[in-house]
Amino acid sequence: MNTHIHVGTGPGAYDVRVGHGPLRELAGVPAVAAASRVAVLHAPRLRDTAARAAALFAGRGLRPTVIELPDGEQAKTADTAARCWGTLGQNGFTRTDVIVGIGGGATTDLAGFVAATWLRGVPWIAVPTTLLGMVDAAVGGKTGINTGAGKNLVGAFHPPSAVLCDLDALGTLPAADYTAGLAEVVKAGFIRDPTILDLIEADPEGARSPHGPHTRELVERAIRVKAEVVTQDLREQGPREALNYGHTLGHAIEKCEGFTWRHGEAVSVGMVFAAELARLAGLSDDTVVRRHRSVLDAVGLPLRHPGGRWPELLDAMRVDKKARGNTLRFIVLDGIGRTRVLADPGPDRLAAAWARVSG
Ligand SMILES: NC(=O)c1ccc[n+]([C@@H]2O[C@H](COP(=O)([O-])OP(=O)(O)OC[C@H]3O[C@@H](n4cnc5c(N)ncnc54)[C@H](O)[C@@H]3O)[C@@H](O)[C@H]2O)c1
Ligand SMILES: O=C(O)C(=O)C[C@@H](O)[C@H](O)[C@H](O)COP(=O)(O)O
Ligand SMILES: [Zn+2]
Repeated sequence: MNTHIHVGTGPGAYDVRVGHGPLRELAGVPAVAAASRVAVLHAPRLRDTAARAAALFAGRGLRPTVIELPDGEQAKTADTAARCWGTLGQNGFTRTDVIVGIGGGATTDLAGFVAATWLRGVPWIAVPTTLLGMVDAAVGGKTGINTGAGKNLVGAFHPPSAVLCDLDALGTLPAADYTAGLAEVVKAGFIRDPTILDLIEADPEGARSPHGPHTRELVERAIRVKAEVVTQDLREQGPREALNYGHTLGHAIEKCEGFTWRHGEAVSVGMVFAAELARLAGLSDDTVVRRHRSVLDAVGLPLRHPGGRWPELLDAMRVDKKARGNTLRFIVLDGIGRTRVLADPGPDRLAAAWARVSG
């Protein structure tokens, strides 16, 4: 049985379907009914799944175009988007035609961005195949690409028409990518749903496996957190900023390390940094910091950066989307399960928090 988790309200609302085999429902997504053409954008390792999706559409009388993207973060570039626009143009894609993104978060971010920009917006369907994609990236309509200046600096809010999460896909995911996805699951636990933390702490080994006893519950709980937040605040006017917990430093690490760190790994260090910052600002205590370190460490996520790049990282943090003018703004915890904004913590506190997570 697939679980349906509802996101949004009104005409733009959609379902996230979680279970075993929801890909079979692809051709039944309402947006497909009006389409004549469908473009299937996929990560290289998802070639077979993309071929199956294309066959499914062809069987319904649609004309499929399959576009293989570069792997992972390399897909999130203006060049890749331009290549996709070229193919859509050659194939006469109109506003009722549909784009499907199959792969991890990088793939669905790019596919969603192409859908947001082609003809100023066409429907798209996300088929996330990583843990991180299912619990976070494919849900909520943030789409985008990186630029030389940093992570996700060009993009659009463009919610999908449906999100299909086939838990069976997680079986082929490399362990390190599965673990990286757990960072966003843990994030959901700290910002809104502490039961997630309890489940992971009770059985960290189980949490590290796609076949663990609580895998499905963890996935669904994290999706529900995301769904509730983005339903409340799609365009990040306030509450949605909570989902950026750990990302201010996390994105800076990704940029400064030339995207050699996995997103989840960088966010893991970013969450410990945010917890240290909150403690130094008197908003939180040692127990909360210790809980960050213990739960992230228990699942094999990094707690530190090797160090030595602080000025560069600080500069990268200044283009964070939560910054306002010269003011850096961080999401910190206001107790477990609640968040608040810490604006302008000051250079000394920032350096002190960095010292606690580097070297
Ligand atoms: N839009 C959002 O709201 C949002 C939220 C969180 C993260 N993100 C973005 O998501 C990206 C990270 O996503 P990710 O962790 O999924 O990384 P990813 O997309 O780079 O995928 C990780 C690796 O797993 C491979 N892969 C994917 N599915 C597989 C499968 N089933 N079997 C085997 N290999 C598979 C990919 O090809 C890639 O090599 C970052 O760019 C991040 O910025 C976006
Ligand atoms: O959906 C959101 O909002 C998030 O912040 C979720 C994050 O996990 C995600 O990495 C997002 O892409 C970051 O957004 P950005 O606006 O900081 O680029
Ligand atoms: Zn993230």
